[in-house]
Formats: sequence, structure tokens, C-alpha cells
Amino acid sequence: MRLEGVTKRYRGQQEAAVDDVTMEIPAGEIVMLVGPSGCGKTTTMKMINRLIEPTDGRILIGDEDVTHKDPDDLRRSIGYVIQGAGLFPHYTVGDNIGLVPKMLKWDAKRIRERVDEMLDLVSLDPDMYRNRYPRELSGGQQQRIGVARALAADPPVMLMDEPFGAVDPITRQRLQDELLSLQDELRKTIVFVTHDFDEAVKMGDRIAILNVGAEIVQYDTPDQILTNPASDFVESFIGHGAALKQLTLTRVRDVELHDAATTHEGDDPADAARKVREIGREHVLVLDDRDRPQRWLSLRDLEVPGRLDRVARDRDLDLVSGQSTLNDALDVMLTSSHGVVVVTGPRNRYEGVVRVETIMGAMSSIETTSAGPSARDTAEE
Ligand SMILES: Nc1ncnc2c1ncn2[C@@H]1O[C@H](COP(=O)(O)OP(=O)(O)OP(=O)(O)O)[C@@H](O)[C@H]1O
Repeated sequence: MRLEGVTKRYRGQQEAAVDDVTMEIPAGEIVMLVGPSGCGKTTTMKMINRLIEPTDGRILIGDEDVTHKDPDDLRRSIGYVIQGAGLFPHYTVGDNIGLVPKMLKWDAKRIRERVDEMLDLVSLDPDMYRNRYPRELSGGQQQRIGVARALAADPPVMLMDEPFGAVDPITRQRLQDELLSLQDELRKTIVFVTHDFDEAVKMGDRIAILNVGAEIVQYDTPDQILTNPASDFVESFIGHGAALKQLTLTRVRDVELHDAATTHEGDDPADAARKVREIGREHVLVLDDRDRPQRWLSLRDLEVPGRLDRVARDRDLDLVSGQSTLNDALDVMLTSSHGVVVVTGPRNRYEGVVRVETIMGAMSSIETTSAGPSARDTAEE
């Protein structure tokens, strides 16, 4: 996709909200638009699906100039996800997801199948959710349906306007991880607006840092932006603690996982306690019959006979996945009382734990490597 000299001048305003923006958005990549409030991120994005008409310039998707295409047709070929999901409250989940396919006149059977396929894709059980109404869902689930709806007609391009802005940080981290896993499979071209620089670093193949008038101050990979910020403005965006920010560049799947002491629901607590002591631990992670983590128990908890007979899932047990960043893992660690965070894989099966030492180690190795090139630069001057 390519924006060429795209400009938006709102009626009665001196300055253009978006002033002559040219940028190339590679197919199959996620491009993040970040910048201060009012700099023109949303206006830029909404010109792509012509919710806002450009005053000047043109937008090409593939080889097609979409600036003169029928806006309704255009919008059906571009997925759109907004903050709070924007589901139709009087439509069921199924009808919400099936909306665009219906407008595209798919037959009823194909729509039904597609709805279930989309629910599966966003990890919601079709039988349980297809007939619910949006108010009967949590914020995170609504947001998942928003993503499912945008993907239903399989558009090559997706626009996401602060899609995870309205959910709590842990849910946001989950939704981000899920979107990244989906993207591994789907390879959509995604333009994603966010206020959150960490989110930009985590989600973006590239980040465009914008200033007023949607002026592109830097457009590069997260890695490059963090190590070579183009200006003071960019640096102010990155803020303090670039080493901490670098944690956002490393994924849980890139570090070594450790084994926690584990036991299963239904096991004998005395046996479990013996095993925990043998390996010199004090806590054990209880898994259910499908290896899904339920809760941590201490050696003292295990003194109660039958303690493992039925183990309810601890609602505060926060999990991360391979897609999560070390920054996410650190967040979870800081809000839980354990020096480790539990990692799960497909179908939420237990895979291991990340230790606080691993994160500290990653931080110090980042500091050494990022100090390298700049030290050399100074020497050459
Ligand atoms: N419908 C409109 N009419 C007039 N001016 C508008 C309109 N929409 C946006 N603007 C102005 O255009 C500029 C860019 O707005 P835009 O919403 O694109 O910024 P943004 O970067 O998305 O901001 P935020 O991060 O606060 O959502 C702002 O100065 C805004 O006041």
C-alpha cells in the first residue's frame, strides 16, 4: 500500500491535519502510527478506507488507486477495528461477525461456517458464543469479536484504531499476543494507531512516529528507532529507560524457559510435597488434566490431605505466551508475588516459567550490545 502526497484540510482550518504524507506500507506487515494527541494519526488512517475523504493526494492498494473507488466497496475490502470493538448491541455475536459476508451476499451456509471458523480463530467456543449479545461478553471478548468481524471477509488490509485501548493491561497483553499469532498465519497488511509506544514496539514490523500535520519524523523498525532515534522528538517519545524498552523487543519464546515444580489435580499432596522438596522448591504449580495451569500451592498448603482433589483456577494467576515480550513478563511478575511467570503454549498448556534472573540477564546483555555501536561512533569522531 502506498500513500502519495496525502493531505487533509478540514473545513475552516488554517493548518492541514495531515500535510502531504507519503509512505509505503509493505504488504503483510504491521505498521504502527504513533505520535502526540491531535497529530493526525486517526485522520491518516481513516483516509485509507475513506471514512475521511482526502483533500489531495492518492492512496494505492496493490496497483489500484482507491481514492476514486466506490467507498462502500472499498470499506468492505478493508477490515476495521476500533477501540471498544464497536459491535452492534442488538445483533448477536454471529450476526456481528457475519455482517460483511452478508453484505457481500454470501449464502447463509457459508456465512454460518465462516462465523464459527472466526470464533475458533479468536479462541472463543462457537457453541457458547455465537448466539450471545455483545453486552453478555467481557471487554476482552468483545474486542476479540471486533477482530473476528474485521477478518470475516478475509480482507487483505486491516485498519486498527487503538483497538486495545479500552481493556485492562493484562487483557491487552493477551489480545496483543493473540493478534501476533494470528498475523503469523494470516500476513495481513495492518495499519495500527496507538498512543502506547510499548505497544508500537511490540506489535510493529515498522513504526511511523508522527508529529503535528502527520509529519513523519521517523519511519523504521522498532529496533532501529530504539537504537538510533532520529531526533530529540523521537527520543522524548521513547522516554527514559531505553534498556527497559528494549525488553519489549525480546519475546518470551527467545529466552530459555525453566521448569517449575508441577503436580496435577487429583494427585496425592504428600507425594507432591516430597517431589517439591527433592528439587529444593517451596511452591508447586497445579495443572489440570489438560496440563493447564490452575494455581500455585505452597508446601504448607500441601500438608492438607486431599488438597489436590479439586483445585479451582486462581483468577489472579497471570500467564504469558511465547509471543509476549519480556516487558509483559516483567509486568506480570511485578504484580504477582512470584519471582517467576508461567508460560503457556497452544490450548493454554503449561510450557515452563520465566525467572526474574532471565529478565535481568536479558536487560544487561541489551545494555552491553546497545552501548557497543555508539561507543564506536564516538571513537571515530
Ligand atoms: N472532523 C474534524 N473537523 C475538524 N477538525 C478535525 C476533525 N477531526 C480531527 N480534526 C483535527 O485534526 C487534527 C488531527 O486529528 P486526529 O484525530 O487525526 O489526530 P490523532 O493523532 O488521531 O489524535 P488522538 O491521538 O488525540 O486521537 C486535530 O487537530 C483535530 O482537532
